[in-house]
Amino acid sequence: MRPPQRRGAAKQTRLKEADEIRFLDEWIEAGKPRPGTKPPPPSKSAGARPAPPAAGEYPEYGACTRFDELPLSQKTKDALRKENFTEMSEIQRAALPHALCGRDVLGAAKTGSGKTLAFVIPVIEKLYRERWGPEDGVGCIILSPTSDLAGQIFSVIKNVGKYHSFKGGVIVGKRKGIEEEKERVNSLNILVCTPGRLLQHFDETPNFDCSQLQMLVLDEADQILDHGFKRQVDAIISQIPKVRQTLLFSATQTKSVKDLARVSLRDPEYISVHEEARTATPDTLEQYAMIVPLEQKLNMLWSFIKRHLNSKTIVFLSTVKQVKFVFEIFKKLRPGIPLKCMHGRMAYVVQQAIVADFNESTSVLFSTDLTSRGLDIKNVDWVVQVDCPQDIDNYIHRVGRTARYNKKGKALMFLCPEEEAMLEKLKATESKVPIHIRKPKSEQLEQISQNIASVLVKFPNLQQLGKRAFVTYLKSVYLQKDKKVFDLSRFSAEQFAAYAASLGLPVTPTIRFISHKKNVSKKDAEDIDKKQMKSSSKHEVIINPQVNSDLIKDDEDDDILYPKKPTADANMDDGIDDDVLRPKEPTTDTNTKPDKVIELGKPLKKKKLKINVHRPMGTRVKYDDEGNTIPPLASVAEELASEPVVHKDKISQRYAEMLREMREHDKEDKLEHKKSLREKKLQKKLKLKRKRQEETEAESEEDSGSESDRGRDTASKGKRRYFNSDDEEDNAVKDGDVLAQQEALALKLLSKMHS
Ligand SMILES: Nc1ncnc2c1ncn2[C@@H]1O[C@H](COP(=O)(O)OP(=O)(O)OP(=O)(O)O)[C@@H](O)[C@H]1O
Repeated sequence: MRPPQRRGAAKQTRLKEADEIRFLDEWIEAGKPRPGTKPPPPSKSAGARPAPPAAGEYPEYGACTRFDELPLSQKTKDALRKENFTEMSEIQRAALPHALCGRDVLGAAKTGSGKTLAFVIPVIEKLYRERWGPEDGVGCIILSPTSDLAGQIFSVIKNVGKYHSFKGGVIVGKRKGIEEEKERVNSLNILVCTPGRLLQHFDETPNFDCSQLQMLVLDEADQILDHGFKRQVDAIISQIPKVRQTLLFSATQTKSVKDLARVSLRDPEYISVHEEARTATPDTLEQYAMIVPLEQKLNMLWSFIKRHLNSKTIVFLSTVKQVKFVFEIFKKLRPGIPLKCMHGRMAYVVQQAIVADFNESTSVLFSTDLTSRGLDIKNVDWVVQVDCPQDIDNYIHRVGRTARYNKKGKALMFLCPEEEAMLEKLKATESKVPIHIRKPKSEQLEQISQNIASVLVKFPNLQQLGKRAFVTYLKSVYLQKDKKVFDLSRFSAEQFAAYAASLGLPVTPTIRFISHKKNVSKKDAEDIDKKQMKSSSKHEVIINPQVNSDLIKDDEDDDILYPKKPTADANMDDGIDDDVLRPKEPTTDTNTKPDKVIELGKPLKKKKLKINVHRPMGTRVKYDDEGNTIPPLASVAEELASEPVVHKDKISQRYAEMLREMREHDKEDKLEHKKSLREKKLQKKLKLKRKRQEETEAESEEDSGSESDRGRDTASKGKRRYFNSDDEEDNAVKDGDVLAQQEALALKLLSKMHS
């Protein structure tokens, strides 16, 4: 038993909290902004610390400029002050008042403008006002596209919610430790997770229960709603309560009404604070582009790093292999500044350690697009995009890693002359990207290809990595959807050879999806030999789109921008899915084919699958109408010529049907199982709740607690979707009736059978 003194103190705290919650609820309701309203520009007197509202006073909070003017719990206000958050940013001023009074919000604001707090505060406050306790289970889910971002959001929750008593957790990373996680997951109140990992719990954790969910948040909403996560997100949405508050935030918001309909927003507030702004990127960001031939990119990068030894820089490359290769090579060449690298093939803990380290040090971080969204790293001076971003949004997110929250920053992008269309896109008025062209200074360009080649001689394993870097880069360009920008047929074979040489490779690696014109003159062939370009022509590069599907299937470790279909565990293991921004699936649509297809492969003949009906086919036995055994597939076989043939599409159709049926049964079974577990759990919770409530009431009575308090307590609980005792009695009566009816029916049947 608790000592009387401590019990008394706990009781006091509970009563104080009940009073505060009542006051906050009344204030939020009385002072809420009208739907669709924006806050006015801050007044001159803004910034001064306001006096707390007197009892019975509920000031409007739609125009506040400081966190302590909002109807927030004291615990949250104390934590915000401790973290030095006093003045709200524009997105916070606009979104918090609406989110606090329970409205759905679709928020867009520039990178680094403080969107995280705009959803973390409402989450914490909602659960506090609902008096969420450990036995209430999952109250809020925050979805993030990558593990790192999830970790970062979770650390903001930890800071802002440090005086509250909820339990939160990040669900990311590999399947290792999944069994422990399954046991723990139901006791967590706030889950921050990647969609794939959350879905894994819905699928595999028997008692995983989100039936009481109050809030769903999508950070980087446009990416999460993009079709890369479509299957997972749809599956998640179908398994959580429809009545909930939903918040969507991103710097580049989705414009698709269909996408928004998928998350069933209810009268959402569309908040786009920088819509009217002159630029889509932070005002404090200087942006430059440089036209650099493919084979000069590495020299240019090296020269840049050597000239910025006191700058903290993030370098974006397209593929994991490139990141690894450039990091390893530059490390060996020692530029004079610490180097780091990060990509989705690293374990989550390693990624976290690298981010923490990079946060504190002046160094160069080579990264894939894993870090392009949301990552909040302190004082980054430069963002260098060695490889062209896949689209404008990707550019905006990448450069947004610098110039965060009113700090200054610079961004530089290398573009091959063949990719100049991207520059035009960025410079178009509607893109709102103020980018300036910088001419490369040849006198400042250090040539390092020879040095790289020497390193490769010394470290042959790096040569292999170099080859993979070469191939995966070309593949990534090939698989990009925007063929106005990304078109390999604009490059000549010499350029590829020169690019390979710039990576220190003695021979140009063979690229299966690129072949070269055969009719090469003798003189040309000699030239080519000199350049060690085996089987390549002088100018033309031939892209064979037939290999596209093979290309996607094979080379599983290439880690490039695969337009792969996400699978259930697509980003469970933090592999490719968390690694990159996947381009749109290549379709057979003519617009998406490479513009300049010079040679097409032979059209594939429709394959017919031949089967030998006499071969033993496993243990399954099938019978014909006469009762003779037949091999299973023969039932779908068709006599063609003299041999029995099975149409491949018939088989796949049949298997697809079987699969669908199996899935349906599986789904029903799971639902049934979940339902029974949930019912059991609810009964347990109810019992616990009732006990707690009785205790509080007894304490309040002892202490002459007022009636209104008690009334309010039950009213507040009534908001949750637990069954109340009347419902239970009702159900019990109904169940009793049904049982009696069933018994009577069974007796009737039995007597009929025996008569
Ligand atoms: N009101 C505030 N006062 C001071 N600093 C703030 C405030 N709000 C946010 N910040 C700081 O601004 C930085 C950027 O915030 P945050 O990461 O939330 O930006 P974001 O809008 O989510 O960016 P991105 O679009 O890149 O994800 C963080 O370091 C955060 O601590």
